[in-house]
Amino acid sequence: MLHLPSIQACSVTEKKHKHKDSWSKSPKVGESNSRTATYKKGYVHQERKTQNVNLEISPHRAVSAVRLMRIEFGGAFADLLNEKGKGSGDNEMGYVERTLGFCTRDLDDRDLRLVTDIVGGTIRWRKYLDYLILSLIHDPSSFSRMEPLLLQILRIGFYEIVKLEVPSYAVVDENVQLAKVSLRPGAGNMVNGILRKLVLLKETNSLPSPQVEGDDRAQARALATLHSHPVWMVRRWIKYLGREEAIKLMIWNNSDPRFSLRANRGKDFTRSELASRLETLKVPYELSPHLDDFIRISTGMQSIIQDGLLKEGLCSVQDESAGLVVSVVDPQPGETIIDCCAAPGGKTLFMAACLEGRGMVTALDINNGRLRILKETAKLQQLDNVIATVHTDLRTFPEDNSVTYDKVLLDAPCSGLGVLSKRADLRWNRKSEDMEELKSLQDELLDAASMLVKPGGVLVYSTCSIDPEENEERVAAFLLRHQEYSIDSAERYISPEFLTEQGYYFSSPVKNSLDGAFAARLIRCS
Ligand SMILES: C[S@@+](CC[C@H](N)C(=O)[O-])C[C@H]1O[C@@H](n2cnc3c(N)ncnc32)[C@H](O)[C@@H]1O
Repeated sequence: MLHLPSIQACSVTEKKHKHKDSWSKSPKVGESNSRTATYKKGYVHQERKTQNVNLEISPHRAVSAVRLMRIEFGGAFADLLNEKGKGSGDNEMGYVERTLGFCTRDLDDRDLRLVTDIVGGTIRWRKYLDYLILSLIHDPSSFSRMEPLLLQILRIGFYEIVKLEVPSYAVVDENVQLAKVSLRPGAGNMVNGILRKLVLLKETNSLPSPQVEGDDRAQARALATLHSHPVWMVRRWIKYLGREEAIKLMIWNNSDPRFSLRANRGKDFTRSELASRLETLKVPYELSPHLDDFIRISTGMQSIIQDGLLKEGLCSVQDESAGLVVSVVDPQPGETIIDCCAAPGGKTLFMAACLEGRGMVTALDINNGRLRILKETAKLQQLDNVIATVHTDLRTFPEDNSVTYDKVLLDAPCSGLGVLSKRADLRWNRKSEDMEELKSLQDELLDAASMLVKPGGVLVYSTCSIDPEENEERVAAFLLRHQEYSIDSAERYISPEFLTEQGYYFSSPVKNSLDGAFAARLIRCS
């Protein structure tokens, strides 16, 4: 083990007092503490000068703990640190230093991969991990009062032991150290006791497990804990998919996300050129069987980023399920297309690349920041000659605009219930009450988008949701309100495995091993 330089040991002692003040009080999210703020300002300043790098604690665990705090508390994390000031924590290492009281060495590729695995997994498994922690602590009532940082350290340790199967001695040792140094020795002792208990239960195959029994509600609650999802989602999926499919869906959501890349035709970069670059980088890949420009990868994203493929605009990260929505639109050279909820631009850019320099995609969005990203990417990918942007609210846009388009894509704001494997925290942020609000927004947006279609033109309504209330039900309600529209089956544009009985496109995570997505192709008759 490496020895701490004396200057660091000194800083650590100093920090112990600081964290007694800040974290051990379990400040509530949003609560501020001016005493901590004053102290921290001086402390951070002093630390920066002394380069307080702690070499004893694995950097990936320290960074993971802080990233988990940021994700769980969102903007309120800055409040916890009392950092409302400009630029206070825009650099992750700055956050690490302010939260833990020490710096880590720079992360290498392996560390970055471990941070991604630990953070993603710990968030996904949060409900299950908390169930285990709660079952193992002496006084269960202390769980709700537990210091936020201590809880994150325990969750990391539990996740590593139960799901990652990292050798237990390393997990116990390192997380105990992290708790000791970033909080106080007593916190380290607590982590030691509880992690050792967990290791023993794991080794004897006697981990506590919620029993799936009782009435429907009780069973949904147990399944929600076992597969770490909110109860309302489990109940909804059991209702729409049945219990077995709901379980398969949760297993998919908890699995490592798979990614695909789209070679950018806008820069004359072909899929085979992309494949050669991946071979050079030794990144394993598979050609998409559904889309000519797409390649699947399961690892190697870090190498791809470092190689500059994304920065040079030669390819984009895009799920095939999103690419298939563009197939349903079927953009052709010379057409005018409006993408009504366009930012950050995944589908706009793919549609623009299909135009081969002739025609125009108008990218409209209410969010100017996201629209700016779209514009920059369009330039990078050399597609800005066929993309125009409009910053406005779609709901009022048709009032002042008489232009109509050959094709209109409405990729509506939705629950995102089809992309939970990639968006690890979304399941905890989404509430059942959101569904009603989203449905009425989707109806309003569909009405507005429908006014932008030329007679004989095409309207495509899409979501990244698997929920029938956001998909088929919205289209059915729209068709009742708009007799001038009828369904144009997507069968000519996608393979039969994605075609629903009603002629819509639907990708199912369980059936197709892609993100969940939906699209309906509608024709304006008059
Ligand atoms: C699902 S995202 C679109 C993703 C995008 N199509 C892509 O492939 O990258 C939904 C978008 O709708 C936008 N949005 C929400 N309400 C809107 C409104 N009233 N008018 C215009 N855009 C809106 C959001 O800002 C968000 O960028």
